[in-house]
Amino acid sequence: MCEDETDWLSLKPTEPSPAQCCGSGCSPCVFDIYQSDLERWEKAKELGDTSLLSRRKVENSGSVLNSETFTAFRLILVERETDDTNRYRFHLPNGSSLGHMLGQHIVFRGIVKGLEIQRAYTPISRLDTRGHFDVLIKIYEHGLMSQFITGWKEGDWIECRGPFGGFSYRPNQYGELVMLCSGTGIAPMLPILSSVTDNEDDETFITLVICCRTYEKLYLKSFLHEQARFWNVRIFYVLSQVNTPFGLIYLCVGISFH
Ligand SMILES: Cc1cc2nc3c(=O)[nH]c(=O)nc-3n(C[C@H](O)[C@H](O)[C@H](O)COP(=O)(O)OP(=O)(O)OC[C@H]3O[C@@H](n4cnc5c(N)ncnc54)[C@H](O)[C@@H]3O)c2cc1C
Repeated sequence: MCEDETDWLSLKPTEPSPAQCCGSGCSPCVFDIYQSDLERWEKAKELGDTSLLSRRKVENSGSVLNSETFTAFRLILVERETDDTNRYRFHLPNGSSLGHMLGQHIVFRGIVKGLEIQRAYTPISRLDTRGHFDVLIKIYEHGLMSQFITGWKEGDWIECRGPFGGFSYRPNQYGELVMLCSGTGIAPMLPILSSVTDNEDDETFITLVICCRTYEKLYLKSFLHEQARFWNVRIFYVLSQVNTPFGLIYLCVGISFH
């Protein structure tokens, strides 16, 4: 029960700072959520009924992914992928799956020096993976969220919301998919690739071109080598810092030939 104006002001939603927006066009965005929270607060204040505010106070813990509220997921594994990139595995309760679609991303929330930050990341595990989901994250030396992620350790509870993004794909919708990526930009490609190769009725031809500085810096090579054994998959590595007699740019022509 709010006695006076000061009580109501203490419950008023705080407008997000620009750092809280990950800038990837999420729907709803943090600013949309703020706007609807503000409208709910104004209505509750007008009617003098604080129970109308209760929904925004709910914060799930370890249950289902939600695009409006943050859910905490337990980090169960951190695996080094390259010198600056790790693969993080989060537990999903009761053998559930994350419930995202191909190409969709989620948004993690972190606090650095008192500042709340939100950034987008793309799950790389197959859509039907149960009991956990994985993300591949590159740590930037001066990156804000990177400083928060550097401190993650197994057993921590990390908050995220989502899924976001509207890429749509149906088996055999296209004759061929050509996917171009660099660095962690490979993340959304991986579930798409698996969804085609896991489905023997999907005869889509896939050409995946991965740009990277060196062979050592390429991510998930053993998974990619496995995928390249499928008749309908070609993978090309374009390496920009490999010395060859022809100069620094070297096109490593795939893992498989068709
Ligand atoms: C839809 C979507 C999906 C994504 N999926 C993934 C994913 O799966 N995996 C992944 O790793 N990333 C992904 N990203 C990128 C991710 O959201 C972040 O942008 C990334 O992690 C960097 O965030 P940050 O806060 O650490 O860096 P920021 O603070 O945003 O900084 C970005 C860059 O600026 C540099 N920088 C920052 N401050 C300084 C400074 N003071 N001086 C010099 N340089 C500086 C940083 O080193 C870095 O290079 C995705 C982005 C989008 C939009």
